[in-house]
Amino acid sequence: MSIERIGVVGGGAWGTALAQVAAAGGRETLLWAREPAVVESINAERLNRLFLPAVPLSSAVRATGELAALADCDAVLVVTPAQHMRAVLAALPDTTAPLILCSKGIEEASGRLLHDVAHEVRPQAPVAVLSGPTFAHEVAAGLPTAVTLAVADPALGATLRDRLAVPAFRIYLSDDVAGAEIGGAVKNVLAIACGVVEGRGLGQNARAALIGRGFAEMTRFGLALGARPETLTGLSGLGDLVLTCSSTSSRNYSLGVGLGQGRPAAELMADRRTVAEGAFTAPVLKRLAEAHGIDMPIVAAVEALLAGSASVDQVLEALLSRPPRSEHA
Ligand SMILES: NC(=O)C1=CN([C@@H]2O[C@H](COP(=O)(O)OP(=O)(O)OC[C@H]3O[C@@H](n4cnc5c(N)ncnc54)[C@H](OP(=O)(O)O)[C@@H]3O)[C@@H](O)[C@H]2O)C=CC1
Ligand SMILES: O=C(CO)COP(=O)(O)O
Repeated sequence: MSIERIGVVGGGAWGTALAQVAAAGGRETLLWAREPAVVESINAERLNRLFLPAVPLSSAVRATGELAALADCDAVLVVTPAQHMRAVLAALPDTTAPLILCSKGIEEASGRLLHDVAHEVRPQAPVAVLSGPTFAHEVAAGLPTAVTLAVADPALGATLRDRLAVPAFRIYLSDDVAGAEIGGAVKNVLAIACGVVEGRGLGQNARAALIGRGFAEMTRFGLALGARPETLTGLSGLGDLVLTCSSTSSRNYSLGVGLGQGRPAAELMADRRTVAEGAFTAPVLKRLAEAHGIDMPIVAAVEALLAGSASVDQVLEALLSRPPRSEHA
């Protein structure tokens, strides 16, 4: 299979950074963005002024507002917010090109992982998941980064890796598609919790405790849904959890900082044009955990804060008054 033309669906920070990576690897890269202003600024100024203004883009990245223009692409990176993925996949031109899902979340209405959504909407297309610790602005600037590319067919995985990897963007292959997706979705919710710790001034011990106990929640949930343990301890799980739970470069962590400072979730969400996926993942993750009988108290606390049904002090009190238990139960 020859991959020369790469399509990118989604002109946010991450879609733009990935387009830059694909172009750096010598591929002709066509990026679809919904907003005409994004298309215009990329084509006219080689900048995505709305979502990634600091990084000059390669001349091999072209932008379009027409999804039909992606019909000839040999592979398509799908990078829209999780809740819009179904609609965007349905609107893609008829193609059997592999779809590489790069978004992090769970579809709220159906409770389905994104690769399940993609299989349902585009049954003819092979589906891969790209995930890991990857702040878009660092990737776009060419700083060293490592990711997991999960796909059931190892030959396709190797082809995609060889076409997308550049020395500073290192791709590790896996066939654990669900595992790679679960880590990325769950860590966003946990990053909100860690931001709350920062915003409320609860200290670095508390943040480390949340990362450790949050990882226990991610592991319980992942294993119940068929993820492999080594995926959860890898780049797309623990690796991304550590990154996102320790930096205000994370939108999810920053949202948590605001919540920890006592600002209402609705106000914080209205203030931002960039996506904090954990806010959409938390309610569906809590619902799925309850449906599977999985204990996820930190996820439940984040959901309550976002819904406005509990204050920071109330969720803190609830977490700290849980009965003692074995660390590994
Ligand atoms: N930013 C990062 O560092 C990383 C992000 N991700 C994941 O990538 C995904 C995209 O995030 P990111 O690129 O940061 O997003 P941004 O917050 O930078 O941008 C928002 C994106 O959402 C798109 N959008 C908004 N509404 C719609 C809609 N109705 N239909 C289709 N697209 C819509 C915008 O398109 P338009 O420009 O056309 O308005 C834009 O591409 C998320 O799931 C995120 O978790 C993963 C790894 C790293
Ligand atoms: O997924 C990311 C880093 O891997 C980006 O995190 P945020 O969406 O919280 O900014």
